[in-house]
Amino acid sequence: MWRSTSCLRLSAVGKRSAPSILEGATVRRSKIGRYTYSRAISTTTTPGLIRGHGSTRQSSAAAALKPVQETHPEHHEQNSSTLGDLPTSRIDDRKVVVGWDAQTWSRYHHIWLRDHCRCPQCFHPVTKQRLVNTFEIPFDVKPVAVESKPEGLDVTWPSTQPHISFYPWSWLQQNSYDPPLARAPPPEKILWGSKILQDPPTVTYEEAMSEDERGLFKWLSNTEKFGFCFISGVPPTPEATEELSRRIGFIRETQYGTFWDFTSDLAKGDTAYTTLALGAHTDTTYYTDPCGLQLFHLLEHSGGSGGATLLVDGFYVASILKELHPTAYDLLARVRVPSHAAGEPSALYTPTPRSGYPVLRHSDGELIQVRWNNDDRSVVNHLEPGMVEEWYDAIKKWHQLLTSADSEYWIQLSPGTAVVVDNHRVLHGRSAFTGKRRMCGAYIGVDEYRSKLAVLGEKFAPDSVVQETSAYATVNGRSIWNMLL
Ligand SMILES: C[N+](C)(C)CCCC[C@H](N)C(=O)O
Ligand SMILES: O=C(O)CCC(=O)C(=O)O
Repeated sequence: MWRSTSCLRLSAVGKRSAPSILEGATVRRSKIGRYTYSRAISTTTTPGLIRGHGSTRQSSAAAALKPVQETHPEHHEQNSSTLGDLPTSRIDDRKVVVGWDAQTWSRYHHIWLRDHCRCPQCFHPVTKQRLVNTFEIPFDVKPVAVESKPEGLDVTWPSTQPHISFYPWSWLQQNSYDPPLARAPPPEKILWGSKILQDPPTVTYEEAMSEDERGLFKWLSNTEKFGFCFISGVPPTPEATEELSRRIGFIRETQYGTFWDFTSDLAKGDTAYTTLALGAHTDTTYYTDPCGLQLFHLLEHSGGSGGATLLVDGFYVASILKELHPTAYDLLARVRVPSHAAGEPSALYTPTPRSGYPVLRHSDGELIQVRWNNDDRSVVNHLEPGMVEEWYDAIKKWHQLLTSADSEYWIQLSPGTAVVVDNHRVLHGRSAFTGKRRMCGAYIGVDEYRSKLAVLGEKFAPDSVVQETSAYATVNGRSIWNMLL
């Protein structure tokens, strides 16, 4: 992986869009209880012809969640189905095989398909929770028929009342596991060094607070892409800053309080409440689940100097460490680092397990979290004796890269400009200062952050499956085929 001194772009893998399948559908709105849902009535449907899915309750609701399509008996073959240029489908001994084209096939275990049925009898359309009892599905369950329809695959299961499960083609394609097909690429991340100062991600307070949430989506999308984002034009009050923080989600309360407004008076037992310089670190490394976002807003700094804010892209620095010192990178990815917060008499935080977590946490080989605060690190007593010096060499290399001029982005915050930081990626710090300096802000949990981003994504950038199914599968404002379910 090569890098520039300014930004490194981890470009998104090219998306392969699944066939759009709702052109020409007529959408009819109806109600389930207090929820409005819409269903696509295919242009070929004979009005009033709603295929049952067993019980009356299920058939009307089930029909609401999928396009009503006139059955084509001539295509209703026992164990295979093909309709022109639609994907083919056939029943094998243990799996249903879908043919996307002459070279591309996916195989879905019968039990997997049955377990993932999303008809209202098997999957609650409002709560999006599984209703089918997975453990009552016979292990050797096998469809009696499959049918390739314009919108997706119909699978008929053996039961006293015909139970037909419907799966949109785009959903089957995105969830193909045998083999995995073109999955939506992860959100793009732009790694940066000190040159980000030329054009740092910023939104205005008006954008962030706008009623339609489009500006909020821009703010959080920037944060997801860069690991931080400034908010300009924020009224320099704790009240406005707290309201801004709560736009993202509820604030995470900690031993430092809920919304914090602090200065150098050791009001809390932490060096943040002093005038000392703080090296680049992530916060709450001593929690089993460190906070996701951290928002800072400098309200005042008078009668002194210093107190500049430091930001460092931990993913950028990790990419350099991996390139220049792969052995050190590997150690930081494996060795657990214990930590604690013990400055408040009423609190003594340590993570579970006590040995803590690696500095660089990965999932499926991808770096997903940086967790580093050398000041809060506890006794390292679990290293193999032969690894101790190697580990210190590794964290020294990490520290040297973290503190290099190429990595450090220093800014002097001022009242009116807040900054939100992804505490799982971007390290922050500050220079020592004199005078009276007042900073306020809040922590937001990582799940609250990701949830808000997901909800805004549904609204402003729905995934391809939601786009293609929302006309007939949206209940309570959410498609039952959302790829996050
Ligand atoms: C942000 N606020 C001033 C409230 C608390 C700062 C806590 C800093 C702590 N050493 C850590 O790294 O988690
Ligand atoms: O005072 C600052 O600018 C930042 C303090 C800090 O690093 C923290 O609160 O975690």
